Amino acid sequence: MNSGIDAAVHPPSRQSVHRLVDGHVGHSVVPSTVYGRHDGRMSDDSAITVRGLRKVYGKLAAVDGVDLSVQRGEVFALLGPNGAGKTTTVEILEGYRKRDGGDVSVLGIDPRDAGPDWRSRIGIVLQSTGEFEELTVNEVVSHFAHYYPHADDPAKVIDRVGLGEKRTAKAKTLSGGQQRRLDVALGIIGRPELLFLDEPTTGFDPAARREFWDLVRDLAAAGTTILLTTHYLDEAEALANRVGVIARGRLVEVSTPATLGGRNTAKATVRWQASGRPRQEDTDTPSALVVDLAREYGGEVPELIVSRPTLEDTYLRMIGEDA
Ligand SMILES: Nc1ncnc2c1ncn2[C@@H]1O[C@H](COP(=O)(O)OP(=O)(O)OP(=O)(O)O)[C@@H](O)[C@H]1O
Repeated sequence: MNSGIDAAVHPPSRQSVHRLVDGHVGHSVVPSTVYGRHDGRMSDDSAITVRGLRKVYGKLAAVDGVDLSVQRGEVFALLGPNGAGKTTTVEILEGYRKRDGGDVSVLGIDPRDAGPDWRSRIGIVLQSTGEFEELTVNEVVSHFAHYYPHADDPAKVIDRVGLGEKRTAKAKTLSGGQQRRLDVALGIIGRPELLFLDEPTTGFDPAARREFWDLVRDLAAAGTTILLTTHYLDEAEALANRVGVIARGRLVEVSTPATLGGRNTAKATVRWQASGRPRQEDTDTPSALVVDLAREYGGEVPELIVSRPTLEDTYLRMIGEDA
């Protein structure tokens, strides 16, 4: 932990939100008085624009020509297997990694040239922090509030992430899921216009995940643009307006969760029981098949299920094809 809690005021860094590496954030830089809204400096509706992004490590092209556009107010989920290039891409967008090629604009500014003003307009929730052990939840969140020119009320943010009963508990006593909530609180205390969420619900119990999803929906409804990486396909489906699948450093497809990989036009599978045995048929006309079956059975079809490929089915097929 950085012992200097009263050290100069800075926005958090990517590698450790507690390592104070960036410049001082003044209190007159961003006139964003509306929660989650921008200050009008952008000339278009794009929060993130990426063209031909490349990042090379030795012989490995970790990011190999990615084009991407995220609209203001959109929740965009970046999906992909381990090592696909998601974190590399996101860290370049956050201004914490250098690129080897391509053009990047985030909130109208190239992150390579961005300073503390720009940094105070974005929020980052890292995969894990786990520092500030001796401080209470309230102390940690209040401390971070000082980093930002238009910070939210710490007490309100603590309630929003569901840590109201833990506000006087030391960070070191929090459970894994509660620690994650604290990370989220630190990501949103600055009222970011653009929020980066890196696998935000890892370690959450099912109820906590649903609560977190509600929080993300609230933030999005208030106008916050959100770029999410997740390995949970149900999370992407629940939250994202659009998803982008990245594999081997390339963007394989960008679409809505409902239409990814032609999911919406895929055949339906009808399953039922016939003479105690499972039957199934793939069809383009499931309604007609169900009507026929209902006629055949003179009413209810035993154990009838009609399903389409899930987002996970579609994603795994796409990733499999890529491999
Ligand atoms: N600093 C680095 N030096 C060398 N190679 C790196 C470095 N950082 C990432 N890589 C490589 O670049 C590729 C992309 O990594 P990245 O962390 O972006 O993947 P990811 O999609 O975020 O994966 P995960 O889902 O596991 O977090 C991987 O093959 C990784 O090993």
